[in-house]
Amino acid sequence: MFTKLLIDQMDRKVQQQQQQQQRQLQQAAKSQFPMWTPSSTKEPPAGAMASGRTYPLTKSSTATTTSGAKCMKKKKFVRPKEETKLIGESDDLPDANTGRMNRYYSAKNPTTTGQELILHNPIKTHDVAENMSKLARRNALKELAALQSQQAQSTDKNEDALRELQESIPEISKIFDVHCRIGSGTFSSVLLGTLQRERCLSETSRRRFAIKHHNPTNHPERILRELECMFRIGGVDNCIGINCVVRCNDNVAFVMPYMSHDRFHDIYRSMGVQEVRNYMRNLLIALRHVHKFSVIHRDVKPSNILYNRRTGKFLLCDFGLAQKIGPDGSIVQSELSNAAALALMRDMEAARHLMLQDGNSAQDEVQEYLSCQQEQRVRALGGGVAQALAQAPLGSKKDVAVQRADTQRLINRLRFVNPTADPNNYVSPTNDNKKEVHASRAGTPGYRPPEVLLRCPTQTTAVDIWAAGVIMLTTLSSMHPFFKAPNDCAALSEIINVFGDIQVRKTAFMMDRLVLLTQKMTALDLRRLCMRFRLADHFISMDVLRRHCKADGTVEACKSCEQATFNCLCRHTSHKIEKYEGLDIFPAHAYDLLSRLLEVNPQKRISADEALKHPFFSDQHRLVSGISLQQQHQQRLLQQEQQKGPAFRVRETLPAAAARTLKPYVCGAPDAPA
Ligand SMILES: Nc1ncnc2c1ncn2[C@@H]1O[C@H](COP(=O)(O)OP(=O)(O)OP(=O)(O)O)[C@@H](O)[C@H]1O
Repeated sequence: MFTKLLIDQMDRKVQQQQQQQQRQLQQAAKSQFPMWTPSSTKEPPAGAMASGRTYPLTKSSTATTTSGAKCMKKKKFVRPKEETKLIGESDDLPDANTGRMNRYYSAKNPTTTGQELILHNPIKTHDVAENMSKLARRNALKELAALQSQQAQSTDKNEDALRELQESIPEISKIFDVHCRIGSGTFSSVLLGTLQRERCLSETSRRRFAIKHHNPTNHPERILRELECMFRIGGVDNCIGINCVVRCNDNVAFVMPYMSHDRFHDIYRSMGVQEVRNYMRNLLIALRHVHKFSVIHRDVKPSNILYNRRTGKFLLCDFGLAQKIGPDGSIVQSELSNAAALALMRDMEAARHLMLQDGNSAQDEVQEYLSCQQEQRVRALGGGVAQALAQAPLGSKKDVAVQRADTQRLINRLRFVNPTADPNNYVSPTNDNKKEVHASRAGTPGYRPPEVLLRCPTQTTAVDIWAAGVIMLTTLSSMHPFFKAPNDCAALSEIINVFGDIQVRKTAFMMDRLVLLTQKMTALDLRRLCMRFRLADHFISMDVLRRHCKADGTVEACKSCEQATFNCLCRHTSHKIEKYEGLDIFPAHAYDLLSRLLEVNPQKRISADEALKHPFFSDQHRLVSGISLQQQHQQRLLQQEQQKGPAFRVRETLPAAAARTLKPYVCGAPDAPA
């Protein structure tokens, strides 16, 4: 069905292209060889109607003026050096009266030069159009073939995953109808299943489950830890729970409630203030819950967050890298003891009667699923592109090129890594006498915090908070992924490029680490950085550029951030910067929270519980349209003054948290809005 739609669409496209090309070619031909019509003021050129005469062409062979096809077969035509003259008639241009196609040839006057018929712009529209349509058709077929092979590949993977699950855990196919693969990661494949005993129910009434089939290479300890987290922590406060576990020899499958969700990749650009607020609130609720158990999730990233923007449902999943923190704040490395494992199994057995009872309300889910499928189909048929084009601001090609180059310069600055840096040896302990302790690196590149990149052995739940900050940074800047370094050294460089070298050096020093840096980096202003990416077209619009350029047309650039001085992104800038008042949809509080989540020093980083009390989440700080941000900010400051400032509760009493010395955050003193 989808393929047919695609072919139909391609055929239509090809037809449209053909018609357009035909029109363009006719117009071009007309403009060069205006048609003579009885009403035309121009007389038909002398000899234009002289048909049937034969002239030798350059490079041999003969052509008659009436035989356009023959003429077009010539490979090379020589442009006339002398004035050209219309001498022929052909069937390529439509006659105004008859509608027949005519063609006028331009050639050296055969009477003067004698021998040559030289075609000037030999346009034979139907041949060219035919060629173009062939080309378009060929391209369309290529596209289709690529799509089909992609589909075939994914079908292969789908079938492989289904077969593997059925072969390795045959019990699964006795309990579930397994439909398709819905996701896969480094450690598992996730498949969609429904209960066989619910076959009698209508499709919409059947409950759906996500069956996570662990790769047999996955360490049993890891699987057991994940199971423990899902069983003991999951099921409440936006954390995914577990319905049952099926094991057969080395193979383990977790059965969880299925939740249809939006791909972060598809939505992060269009998330407004309220949606970002809800998303972050839900994420922090999940993290607060996980952290209460002295557990670090360690893999907080958008693909491990199931979020449905239509229903607002939110689930944090994948506890595969979760780690427990011991009473002294160190990470518990030891394997789950036999007693603990047995206790877990006993508890799970005791809760057996509860399993498979909940699950999701299938009715809602199926509706969502269907509408989701529909949206995806529209997207596949170019709906997304059309929408993107419709949203794209208009500008000349040159403007767009300048803007792109400027943005690319900024991205290059963010991604900058000193070429002399040794990726395996970029940080060293300040005290060589101390015995080196193992530091966990578990996590996804781009979401690892400075303490992990600095190889600090004492890591806390603050690791997850940093990752949440990176997600918020992505939504506020509309840039995904924001950090995308290939290794830890480059990842630390990216952090230094945004937060400055001093912050990172201080934190490293506090952790008895020395970062080897050869270059200073100034910290950037998070708000202006996010705005610069999100509102790139505005920041470097030609209007603004013209206003600030010098007499010779050049624009001065800031030496630190390498941006035009009026767009300087440095946190402490001495340049006169362009104000972008009222442009930003996000309130100053959003950036204040962002800076606290992305605090380089883990000891000063905000906790999930504290973050949830941040003013960004209180409704009184909603944006009021029609009033400038600065005015709103001043009004809020006034209100806070009157209320004598909000009372902050003490941080949650986690063992690891006890060691932290947090500076209390005061919401009333964020940077003034740009
Ligand atoms: N309950 C669920 N409902 C719907 N989809 C799910 C569910 N659980 C997982 N998925 C999908 O499967 C994907 C992979 O799941 P998960 O992250 O648990 O596997 P993983 O092997 O640990 O992946 P990774 O290596 O990327 O961390 C998710 O990104 C999600 O799209």
